[in-house]
Amino acid sequence: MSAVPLPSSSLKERIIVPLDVPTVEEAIVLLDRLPDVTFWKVGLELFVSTGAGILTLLKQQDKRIFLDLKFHDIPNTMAGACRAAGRYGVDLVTLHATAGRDALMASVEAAHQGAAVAGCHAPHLIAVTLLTSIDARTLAFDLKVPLELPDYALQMALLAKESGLSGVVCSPKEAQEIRDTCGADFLRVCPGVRPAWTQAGDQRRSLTPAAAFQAGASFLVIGRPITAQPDPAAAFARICDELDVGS
Ligand SMILES: O=c1ccn([C@@H]2O[C@H](COP(=O)(O)O)[C@@H](O)[C@H]2O)c(=O)[nH]1
Repeated sequence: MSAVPLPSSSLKERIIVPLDVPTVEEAIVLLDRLPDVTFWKVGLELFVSTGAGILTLLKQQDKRIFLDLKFHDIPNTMAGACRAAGRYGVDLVTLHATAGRDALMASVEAAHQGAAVAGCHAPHLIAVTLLTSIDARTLAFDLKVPLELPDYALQMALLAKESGLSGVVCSPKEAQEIRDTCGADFLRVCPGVRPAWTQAGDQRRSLTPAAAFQAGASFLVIGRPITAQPDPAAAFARICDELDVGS
């Protein structure tokens, strides 16, 4: 079965909120406090702590799911992980582009196989170009990558596109160039988004939500500016108001 269609109309539906908590109970608290959020991210902390049950719970609530486990391994292992992830019926799954062309291609094929066996839509596989916590200095001096950061992110996006992936995870700062080069249909899922009234924390390549959409982001991933606030629903509503879409 082909990949599940993703919403494209409302900006509010294109904000993905991460459930970056260690227990299902804490995840349920966030779900209850943010009933207007339609798209949730399950990442390493919650999945490793509690397993796949949270995915069933989210589906029971008709939520869209971004499974952000950022696979990075040899092709055979990546394919095995993506075959398994394909069976969950989630919307988005992440891999690292630096796993390389063979691993990325094997992952796409395997995710579709897994979905076919389970009788569900295949997930869109999207590749992390360069983590949004990495800045140009770290890329050059620690990771020893000789390309300029925007060019490196673009090369990773092109590799993902050539390998058959649906899109990338990228900083909103690189979204426009990736859209212009890879096409509007190639997804740009952007973490590292910070309203002007919040702290950057460990994010190094940030834009505000409005600037991120203007720059060409398909989806925004916004965590702590919402979930770490005393009133997460008010923070989500404020972000939606600032996008002029209401909450
Ligand atoms: O490059 C990346 C890839 C993934 N993330 C994830 O997005 C959220 C961001 O949360 P904030 O609290 O808004 O910083 C988090 O779950 C990361 O794992 C990313 O930040 N950068």
